Amino acid sequence: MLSGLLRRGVQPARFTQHLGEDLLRGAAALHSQIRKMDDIALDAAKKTAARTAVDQWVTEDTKILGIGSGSTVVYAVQRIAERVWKEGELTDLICVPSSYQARHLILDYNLNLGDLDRNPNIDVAIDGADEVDRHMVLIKGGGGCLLQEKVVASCAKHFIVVADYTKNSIRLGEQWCRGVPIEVAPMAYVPIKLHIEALFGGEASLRMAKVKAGPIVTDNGNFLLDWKFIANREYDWDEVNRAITLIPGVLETGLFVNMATKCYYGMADGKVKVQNK
Ligand SMILES: O=C(CO)[C@H](O)[C@H](O)COP(=O)(O)O
Repeated sequence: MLSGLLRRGVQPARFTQHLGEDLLRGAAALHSQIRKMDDIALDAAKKTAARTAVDQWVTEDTKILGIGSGSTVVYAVQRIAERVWKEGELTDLICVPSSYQARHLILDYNLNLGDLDRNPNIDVAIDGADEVDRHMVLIKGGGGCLLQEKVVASCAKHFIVVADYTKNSIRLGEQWCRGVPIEVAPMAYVPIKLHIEALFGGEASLRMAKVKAGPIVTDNGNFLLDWKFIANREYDWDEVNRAITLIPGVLETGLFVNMATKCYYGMADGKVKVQNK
């Protein structure tokens, strides 16, 4: 490249500029290549975790299955569909969705769609998470579906979490930096924001839509606050969850405390790590 530029008679100042531009382009290409490789590894990890959890938890005794939301759950639904349509198993299984996304997945894969009116007693619910700490406290709601996800999980005898290896932390906030999602009544978001900040510090901000003007509106017609708590502060998440839930206008928090039965993590080496309570 250097000799090419010299041959073309490029002046030294221009030459340095070309060199800088080339280096920047090279670094950007390398960065995007590394990101693509990371995404492939993460997808493989999600898939392994989801398929393993389905095979261990969804049996012929499972009559009602809760279906969570997010990208990892897609692999769980694919595995269930494979067992129903290729392996001729689980033909009577009823799937209860936790969001529009989950409902569409169930319909797309031609599985039996249920609801909590007819199927309030769920045998097993499978869902993803944004972060899981050492006590199996979860942050959920990165995809904005926390309210229905929590209701479905609360109706399940066993709540199984599926995730890739980046979701596993000692303390919340180590990996997931977008805060705790909180679903709120639209007219109350400012007082709720101020209330949470006064109680527990940090900053709560209204989640804005990317391809729509204004805030995100959830499946239930509400707004979302993302509360960035103070990193490295030792919070009692059960207490925090209860206190925030009591603020008028709060519908639900993305803190899932004492709910998960087991977490399955797909690891970078292709293995699956299981976390127990
Ligand atoms: O809570 C959720 C959506 O509200 C998802 O389960 C969570 O965001 C994890 O998603 P993914 O599997 O895509 O990482």
